[in-house]
Amino acid sequence: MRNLVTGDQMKEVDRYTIETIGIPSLVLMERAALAVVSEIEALVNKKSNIWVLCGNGNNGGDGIAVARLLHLKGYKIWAILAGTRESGSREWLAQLDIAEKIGVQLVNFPEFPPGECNLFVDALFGVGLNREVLGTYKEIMEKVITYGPEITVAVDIPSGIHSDSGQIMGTALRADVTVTFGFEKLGTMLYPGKGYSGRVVVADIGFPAQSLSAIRPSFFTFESGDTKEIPLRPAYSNKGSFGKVLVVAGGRNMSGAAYLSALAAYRTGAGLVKIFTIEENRTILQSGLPEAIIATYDPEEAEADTASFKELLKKQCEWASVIVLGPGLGREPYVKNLVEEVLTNAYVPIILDADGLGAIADHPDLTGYFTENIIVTPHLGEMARLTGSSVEAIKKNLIAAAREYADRFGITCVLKDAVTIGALKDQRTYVNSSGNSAMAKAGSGDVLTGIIAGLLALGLEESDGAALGVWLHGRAGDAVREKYGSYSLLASQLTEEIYTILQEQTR
Ligand SMILES: NC(=O)C1=CN([C@@H]2O[C@H](COP(=O)(O)OP(=O)(O)OC[C@H]3O[C@@H](n4cnc5c(N)ncnc54)[C@H](OP(=O)(O)O)[C@@H]3O)[C@@H](O)[C@H]2O)[C@@H](O)CC1
Ligand SMILES: Nc1ncnc2c1ncn2[C@@H]1O[C@H](COP(=O)(O)OP(=O)(O)O)[C@@H](O)[C@H]1O
Ligand SMILES: [K+]
Repeated sequence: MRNLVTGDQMKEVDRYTIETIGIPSLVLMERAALAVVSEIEALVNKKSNIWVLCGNGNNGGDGIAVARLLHLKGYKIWAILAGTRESGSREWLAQLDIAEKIGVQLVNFPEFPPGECNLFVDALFGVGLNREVLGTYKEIMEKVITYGPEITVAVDIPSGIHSDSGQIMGTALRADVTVTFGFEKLGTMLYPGKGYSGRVVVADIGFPAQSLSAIRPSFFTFESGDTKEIPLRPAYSNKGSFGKVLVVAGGRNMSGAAYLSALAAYRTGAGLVKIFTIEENRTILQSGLPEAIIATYDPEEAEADTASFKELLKKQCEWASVIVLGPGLGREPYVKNLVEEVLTNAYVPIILDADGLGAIADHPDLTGYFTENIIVTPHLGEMARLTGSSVEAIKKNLIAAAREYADRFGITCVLKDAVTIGALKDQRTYVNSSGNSAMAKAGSGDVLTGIIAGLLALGLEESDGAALGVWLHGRAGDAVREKYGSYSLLASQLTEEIYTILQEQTR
C-alpha cells in the first residue's frame, strides 16, 4: 500500500517536518535537488545542454539547486528565472544567492539561453499552483513548448497540472520523467495529469514516518506485494467456507455478462457460484460454466405474476452470502422489481452494476434501500445517469464525484475509468494504478464485479474487497496485455490471468 497526497496535504507534511520535527527546509530542498540530479545524470551526458526553468516559489528553489549541483558537476547548464526577486520565497532567495556566488549561468525571462536545449528541467510550479496559468507564465510555458526539448524532467509535478485533480490549469508542460518528493501527488495519478507526467519517480528526501501524522492519510494505491491482503485459504475448509455468490445477471442476448461475472468470482476463489438468469440462458450457461449452479425465471411470468417472482427472489437472496446485481439484465420493466426485491431482501454485500444501476437511475427512489453493504460500480456514463451530471463534469474531478456519491448514501462507490477510483465506505479513497487500455472492451466490467464478489466471498469486507478487486482486475489486464498485446484482449482472458496474481499470495 502506498499513500498518495493532495497538494495541501503535502504542504502540511512539509510544514510539520520543518517546524515540528526540525528538519530545515533547505535540507529537504537539497535532498530534493539531489534526487532530481541523480535522474538527470542517468539520462544525459556532459555534452548536453540543460535548461532549468525556475518559478519563484520553492519548486523554483528546487530548480536553482538542481542547476547549481549540475554546474558543480561540470554540466552545461542554464537556469531561466521566470519571476522577480521581490516575489521569491525565502528558500528561493537563498538558492539564488548561492547560485550567483558560484557562477551558475542565469537568464531572466523573456530572455532564453542561446543554442538548443537537450534536457529541460521544469521547476516552474509545484504543489503551490493554485489558479489558472495566465499572462507571462502562460507565455513562458508556450515558449518552452516551441523549443521542443528532447527530454523533459519535471520537478515534483509537471507545471500546470493541478496536484489534487490532475486537471490542466490552462497550460501544462509535458514531462518524460517526474521526480516527486516524499509521496506521489494525486495529480500525477489521475488523467490528464498522469499522461503529462511520464515515468514518476517517488524520491525519499527524508520525511520521517511521523510527518504523516500532520494529515489523515486517506488516499492510497496498491503495489506489488499487496496480494498479501487477500485472505489465505486454510487447509481445514470446504466449499462452504468460501462464500456463496449469487450472480443476478443476464437478460435477453446477454448471457455473456452473467458468464463472465460468475467465472471471475470462481477464479477469484469463491466456493459456490449460482447464476440467477432468464430461462433461455440456461443451456448456454450450463455448458459454458458447468461449475455454476443455474437458477432461472421466465421474464414474461416475472412481469405477469410479481408475487411469485418476488417469492422466488427472496429465496435466492436467502441462499447468498454475496450478490452481484445487474450485469446484462436489460431494461425491461420487471428489472425494476427485481432490483427492488434484491435490495430489500438481501442482508449481505451487493455489488450493483450495469443495468442494476440503470434501474436506480430510472427510479431514484430505489436508493432508499441502499445500506452500507452496497458497492456500486458505475462507469462514467452510468455515473452521469445516476447523478444527473455530465460525463465531462465528472471527469474534471473523479475523486470528488465518487466520494460525493458514496457519502450521500454511506456506500462504497467504484467509479470506473482509465484510472478507477474507489470511494470506500470507511472514508479511504483508493486510486488505481494497474490496468491498461487493452481492457477498454465489452465485458471487462462484468469481470470486475465477479472479482470483487469473489474477494468478498473469501471474507474481505466491502472497502478492502472493492479496492483490492479493482487492483487485481487491472493487474490481470496487465498480464493479458503482456501476452497478447494492446489490441486482442478478450474479457474472458482477464479471468484466466487472475490465478497468476493470486499465486503471489502463497509465494
Ligand atoms: N520546504 C518545503 O516546503 C519543500 C518544498 N519543496 C518544493 O516546493 C514546492 C512547493 O513550493 P511552494 O509552496 O512555494 O509552491 P510552488 O509550487 O513553488 O508555487 C508557488 C508560487 O507560484 C505562484 N503561483 C501559483 N499559481 C500560480 C499561477 N497560476 N500563476 C502564477 N503564479 C502562480 C505562487 O504565487 P502566489 O499564489 O503566492 O501569488 C507562488 O509564488 C513543492 O512542489 C516542491 O517542489 C521541496 O523542496 C521539498 C521541501
Ligand atoms: N483505458 C483503460 N485503462 C485501464 N482500464 C480501463 C481502460 N478502459 C476501461 N478500463 C477498465 O475496464 C472496465 C470496463 O468496464 P465497463 O465499461 O463496465 O465494461 P462492460 O460494461 O462492457 O463490462 C473498467 O473496470 C475500467 O476501469
Ligand atoms: K514543476
